[in-house]
Amino acid sequence: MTDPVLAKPDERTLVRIRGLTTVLSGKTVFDALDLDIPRGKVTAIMGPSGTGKTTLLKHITGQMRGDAGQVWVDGFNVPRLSREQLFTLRERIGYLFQNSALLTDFDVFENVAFPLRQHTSLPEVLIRNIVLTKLQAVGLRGAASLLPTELSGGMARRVALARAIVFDPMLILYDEPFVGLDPIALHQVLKLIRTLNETLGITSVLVAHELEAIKQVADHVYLIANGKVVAQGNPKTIADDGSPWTRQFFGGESDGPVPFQYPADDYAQALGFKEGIA
Ligand SMILES: Nc1ncnc2c1ncn2[C@@H]1O[C@H](COP(=O)(O)OP(=O)(O)OP(=O)(O)O)[C@@H](O)[C@H]1O
Repeated sequence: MTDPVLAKPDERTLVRIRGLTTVLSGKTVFDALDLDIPRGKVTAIMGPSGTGKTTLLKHITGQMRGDAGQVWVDGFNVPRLSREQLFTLRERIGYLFQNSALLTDFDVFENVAFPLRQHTSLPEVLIRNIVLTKLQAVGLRGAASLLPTELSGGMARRVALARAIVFDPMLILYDEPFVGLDPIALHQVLKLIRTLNETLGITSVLVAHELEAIKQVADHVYLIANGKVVAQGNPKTIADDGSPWTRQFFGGESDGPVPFQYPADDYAQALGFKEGIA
């Protein structure tokens, strides 16, 4: 029997991933991964480079499908959705990426208005009110007429955040939102993530490497490696849980459960020191 496309949304869990297995170019990125994202909380996803954090976000939005397993978002069985159902779901998800990806020829106002103009036929007066409300929420209503080239990195990130919340999403996915921010801008972005979470009840998923920042903003952290969740817990204490995974990842050790060497054939043989070679 195949899984249903829709189910009654779970009251406490917005995203439920079960047995997700994904192989890309012969590499097993996820190996029966299980993970829950609770509603109304900030959940951080951490892990070594190339472990599949961005790929995981793409499974949540349906941009990628696994080879096996389930990805449920608010009662939607994501891999089984039709194109139209996926669009409906994605309209309820906001994204914030590291590079902010603002449209360089448009001013701040038009950047935030862009998704509304693309996906709705709302009257101009309503678009103006929505855009100004979102810009006010990120503290940049006064910057509405600036071009992206006139913004600092932190301001650009906040404009992108205003754009990400333009449809009042239930979920925001942040991919590396702290990269390149000075301490003031970092503090502003952290505060905004927390405020959006607390005042609007938006569920947040945050992929980042900065544990100190994550301690300030996240309720729960998952550490992913080798295709699975290898540790999870409160970000303030996870580094002290004593597991070899957290010791290597948070202690910055180059070798450990995640090997320093990329898998390769026998070294001595490759150098010709064993019989049969050279
Ligand atoms: N479309 C694709 N086709 C083939 N391989 C892919 C594809 N997308 C990602 N990968 C591979 O999947 C793995 C996970 O990539 P991903 O970008 O999700 O990692 P990440 O944890 O976000 O890394 P980083 O911390 O460096 O951003 C990598 O080995 C990557 O090369």
